[in-house]
Amino acid sequence: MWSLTKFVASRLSRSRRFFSSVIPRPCIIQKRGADILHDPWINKDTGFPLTERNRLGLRGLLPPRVISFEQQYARFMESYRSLEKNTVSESDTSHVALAKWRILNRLHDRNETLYFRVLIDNIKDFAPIIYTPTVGLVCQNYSGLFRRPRGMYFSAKDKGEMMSMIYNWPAQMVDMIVLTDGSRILGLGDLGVHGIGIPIGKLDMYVAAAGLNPQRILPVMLDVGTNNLKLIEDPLYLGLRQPRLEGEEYLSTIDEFIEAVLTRWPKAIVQFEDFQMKWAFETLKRYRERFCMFNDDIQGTAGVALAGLLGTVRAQGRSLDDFPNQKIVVVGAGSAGLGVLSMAVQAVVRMTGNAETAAQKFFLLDKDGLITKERKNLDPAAVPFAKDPGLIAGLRDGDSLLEVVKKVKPDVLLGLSGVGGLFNEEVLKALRESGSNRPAIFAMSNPTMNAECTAVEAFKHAGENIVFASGSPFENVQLGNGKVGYVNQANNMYLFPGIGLGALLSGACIITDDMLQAAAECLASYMTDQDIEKGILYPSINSIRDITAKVGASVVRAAVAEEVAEGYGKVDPEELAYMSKEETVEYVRRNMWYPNYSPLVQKK
Ligand SMILES: NC(=O)c1ccc[n+]([C@@H]2O[C@H](COP(=O)([O-])OP(=O)(O)OC[C@H]3O[C@@H](n4cnc5c(N)ncnc54)[C@H](O)[C@@H]3O)[C@@H](O)[C@H]2O)c1
Ligand SMILES: O=C(O)C[C@H](O)C(=O)O
Ligand SMILES: [Mg+2]
Repeated sequence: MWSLTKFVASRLSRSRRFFSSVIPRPCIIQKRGADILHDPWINKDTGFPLTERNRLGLRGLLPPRVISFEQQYARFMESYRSLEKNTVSESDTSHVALAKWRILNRLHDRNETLYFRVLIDNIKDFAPIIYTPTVGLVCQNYSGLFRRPRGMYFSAKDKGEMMSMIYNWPAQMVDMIVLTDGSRILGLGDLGVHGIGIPIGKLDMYVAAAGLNPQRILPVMLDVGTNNLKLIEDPLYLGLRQPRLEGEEYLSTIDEFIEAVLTRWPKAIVQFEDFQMKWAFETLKRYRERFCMFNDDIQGTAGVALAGLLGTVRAQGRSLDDFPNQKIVVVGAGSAGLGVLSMAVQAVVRMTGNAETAAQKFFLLDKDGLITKERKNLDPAAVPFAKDPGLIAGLRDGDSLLEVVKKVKPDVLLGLSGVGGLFNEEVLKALRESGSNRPAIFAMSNPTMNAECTAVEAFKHAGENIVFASGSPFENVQLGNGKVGYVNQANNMYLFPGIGLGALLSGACIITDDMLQAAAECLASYMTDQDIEKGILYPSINSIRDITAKVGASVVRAAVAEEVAEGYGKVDPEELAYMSKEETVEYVRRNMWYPNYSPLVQKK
């Protein structure tokens, strides 16, 4: 039916699209002269046109020749490629990865526009450097690598001061915050303040994948101490040298930080990242109904894993309705493992309408082996997945992974344990004998050394017919005779940017389960049958912007449907509600920032 409001809304969006693509928006600045050259947000290096050099007091502070953005880009890439060429034969891969990180980081600290352009246009090469796995190495070596601070640091010593500290951040607006307390950095444990590398890496991915404006993002480290004795004793450690705050003291510190953030930026979205399990669950419960936040390790990971599990059913040539019959063994009963199982159970309930039997085919192990109802001191979050020992003949509490695989004969083995090599030759061979027509292995722990197995090991021992995914990137495996074993990267990077972007552009007041489910379903349906048949469950990272636009749009639509959308900028919830699916994707795309030099205008 024709509607005037709908007509006006679509005209409005069209005119906005026209202007946003043609005229680069000016950037209003207060700085002048050398201060501009030292501010990576606005610096253009040798790219300042002569008119700007005159207007902004830059004349004489730069060599006379103006170099174009494209030339600057080419020059950077040439020096990066020559580093790559010169280190190709080096056996110390960590050393090479850190050298690559340094060259990118130096560019970031000088000129963010150029940095994000090279990142976006070379995302497949650079994601493993600025994000997982190299970001893990960066955190481990942070005190030595530290040159310039990025983001903000709040510590236990700042209690009572956070409200005023938040105003020290130079940007007027912040849309997205990634917050960590450094207590569980990837599978590397408690890295204290050095865990700041993770929020930085996640937000770089936000800019690259979701097109967030880098001037409106904020990585935050909440340093409440560390229980890592090696760090406390290290004279170069950059954080508080005290044990972690616990209990009420801990929670009141986080409360104070959140209050400060929401006072200055009431609509900012906060992504909780790499918190140890007890605080990951506790803070999610505490805050999720109060403001727009999510926990990436619990909720982002769950959606990516669910999309992969649904893809696996398709790859087995079965109908999606068969998902509830998949026997899935999850190794690791932490924030990620429990998050994945909870979402998988919700999916089964939706398909079968039966909540009672929904977890029947899911098996959960922790460091003490299989979790059954006989387990003492069971974490309440794991209770729904504790098995009845009588369910399968011989199944006992504490059974080892090998025993479980032999007894259960699973279709899927999914690792979120943080323990490298846990899926050893025996386990993988036992999986091969499971009788599943196409067993799947998800070695999701990060970084690379912590993956439960490598891609080569998986294809070698579990068979060439498997589906394989890992949290950190591995190369595809050449199986001989021209056959390829496809490697998927099951990493929450496929979802968190879209969840955050969708929440932002809908102006969601909270992030609901339906929004997360919509994100997972969008990712699950992204792949064609032909790709899935080959064992390709997730798209190439080269299309991360396209995926994120679509995931973001599904999140916007779910937020509208659930009536938690309050609108964004001049776009109110009614206008969002009138958008078709395609128009919502277009709206999301239009709002993605892309790095180009903007004209700088000095505020008088
Ligand atoms: N790929 C992704 O997108 C993604 C997302 C989140 C987390 N992760 C990775 O998952 C891992 C775990 O994260 P988390 O937040 O759940 O950590 P966590 O500390 O909350 O949980 C770890 C779990 O593994 C169990 N475990 C330890 N040793 C084990 C063993 N030998 N056998 C079986 N279980 C064992 C522990 O008992 C615990 O239940 C980390 O390496 C992290 O990097 C990956
Ligand atoms: O950081 C990643 O690569 C994924 C995930 O959030 C993790 O904690 O491992
Ligand atoms: Mg994480």
